[in-house]
Amino acid sequence: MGQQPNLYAFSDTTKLAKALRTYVLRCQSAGSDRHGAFKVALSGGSLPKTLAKALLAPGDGSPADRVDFSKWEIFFADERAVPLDHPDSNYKLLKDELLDQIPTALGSPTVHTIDTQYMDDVQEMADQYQDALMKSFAAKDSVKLPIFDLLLLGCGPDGHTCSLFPNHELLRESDAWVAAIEDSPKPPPKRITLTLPVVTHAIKIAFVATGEGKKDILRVILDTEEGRSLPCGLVNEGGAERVSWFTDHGAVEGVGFPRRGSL
Ligand SMILES: O=C(O)[C@H](O)[C@@H](O)[C@H](O)[C@H](O)COP(=O)(O)O
Repeated sequence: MGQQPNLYAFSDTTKLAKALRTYVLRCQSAGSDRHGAFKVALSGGSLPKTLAKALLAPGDGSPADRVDFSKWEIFFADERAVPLDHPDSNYKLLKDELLDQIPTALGSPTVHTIDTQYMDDVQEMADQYQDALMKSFAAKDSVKLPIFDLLLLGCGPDGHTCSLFPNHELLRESDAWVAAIEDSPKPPPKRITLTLPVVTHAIKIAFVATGEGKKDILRVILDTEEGRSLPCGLVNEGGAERVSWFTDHGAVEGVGFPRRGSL
């Protein structure tokens, strides 16, 4: 048996969002202490909505509960090769759900979008995005891989995460930080994604998966040997120190994997 992640299951998304807030703000504080910034990468899908619910809720006023977006440097764990105002854009999704709703008092984050002038050349787009990561990380982490303070990821019905799909050759990419994919089984087909080594090097990784639609794949990922080789399963090898799943009761119905009571 390899490493096992933490599994949290909440009765509703409000409780999940509250716990996610606590978790993210602990990571914000650790990142600030570590290098004066909070470097985070986010997926698309349902995640931005849940994140907005977590972060835009009124806090309890304590210093530990203070969202300070001025410290945030946001990258996309994966992004679709579409204009930034296109309905398929993960940036647009994040902008609509979160960025445009941030009250001035919480500061404003730095957001790294894809360079849309390379729309017709996804490999070039991936290379440009990797350059942006290198600029951001190289000064402080002279290592072979960027070390994000936090990755906030979704989980697809086939066990994909970011735009890393089961049995896809991209799972074997070991050099690039950011890769291009032109045959994504989930539309749209052209995307860029963080590669598996970058994902697994993050200090903390949180999956957010809610609703009954996730229960079949969560059972496979968490309860079966087969699930360990799916993209989400490969990330889970980071173990409890690194990887946590934020789910609701619908998503873990029938899942035997042990749940943790509190953060
Ligand atoms: O751009 C994308 O397609 C996403 O980044 C993708 O990896 C997503 O996170 C999962 O498909 C889960 O999506 P849901 O949360 O909507 O189920």
